[in-house]
Amino acid sequence: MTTLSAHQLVIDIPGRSDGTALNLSVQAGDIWGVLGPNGAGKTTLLHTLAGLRQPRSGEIHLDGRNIHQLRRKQLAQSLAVVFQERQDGFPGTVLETAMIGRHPFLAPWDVETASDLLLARQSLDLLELAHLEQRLVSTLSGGERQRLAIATALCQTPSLLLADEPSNHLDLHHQVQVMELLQRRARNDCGIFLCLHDLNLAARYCNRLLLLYPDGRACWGAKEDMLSLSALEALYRQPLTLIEHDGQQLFVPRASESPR
Ligand SMILES: Nc1ncnc2c1ncn2[C@@H]1O[C@H](COP(=O)(O)OP(=O)(O)OP(=O)(O)O)[C@@H](O)[C@H]1O
Repeated sequence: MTTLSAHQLVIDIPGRSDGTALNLSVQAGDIWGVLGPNGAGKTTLLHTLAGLRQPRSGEIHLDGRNIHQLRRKQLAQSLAVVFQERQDGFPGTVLETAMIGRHPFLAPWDVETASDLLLARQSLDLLELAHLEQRLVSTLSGGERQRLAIATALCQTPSLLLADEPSNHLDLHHQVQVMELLQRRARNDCGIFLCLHDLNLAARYCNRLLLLYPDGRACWGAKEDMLSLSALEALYRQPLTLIEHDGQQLFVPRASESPR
């Protein structure tokens, strides 16, 4: 089973003290959710775990090997990343963009095979984008682009998927569809690590949570141990109401007592 592990990891946020060194691992069956307020370092952590930023200290291993000693292509054969921000690299169609997910498996002058094309089409289908395969990416709506980024990552057939705010721009149907899709992937063969602002999606779909505070402190563990009302209120500096419905915990922000 492919495992991504952080060992005494301190992410590098300029001007911030080290905080808590992180020791955790991501593997098939896991859906990690990283929760924290704006600026807490969620994106920085995700980029650091993906090997795109150097940590301040500590190491990240992929199956026991330091990721900074692996070639990007080698890493990309196991690990896919969905970024929060994206620019159109080149003016491609939806299908061509999904096929980018196959590039880690191609030699420099190879062209995609029929099975690569099939994988790309299957990924688009899963994200309800099949009817748009010939559209230019520049013409897509925000939610369609987000789903295309997820489809491209799935087309990479990763054993580890790191996604920064995967529910961004998605309507309610697609939020549920994407989270259920990720849950199925996790059950099959994929370790998943998500930065999330939506506490209720995290409570429903993640099985492990990491709470990241703006001063660098962090705590992590099984979802059931981390979803404490007082800990979440302190994390977001926001009073919350907890509602239990159908066996699910729902967290609703309370209005300020003295609105300014
Ligand atoms: N190059 C940099 N120089 C100085 N500060 C930086 C730099 N890059 C990031 N930061 C700061 O690091 C902190 C963490 O940023 P990061 O994007 O990881 O937070 P986040 O938790 O993902 O926030 P959000 O919820 O707003 O997306 C922020 O305060 C940000 O301003």
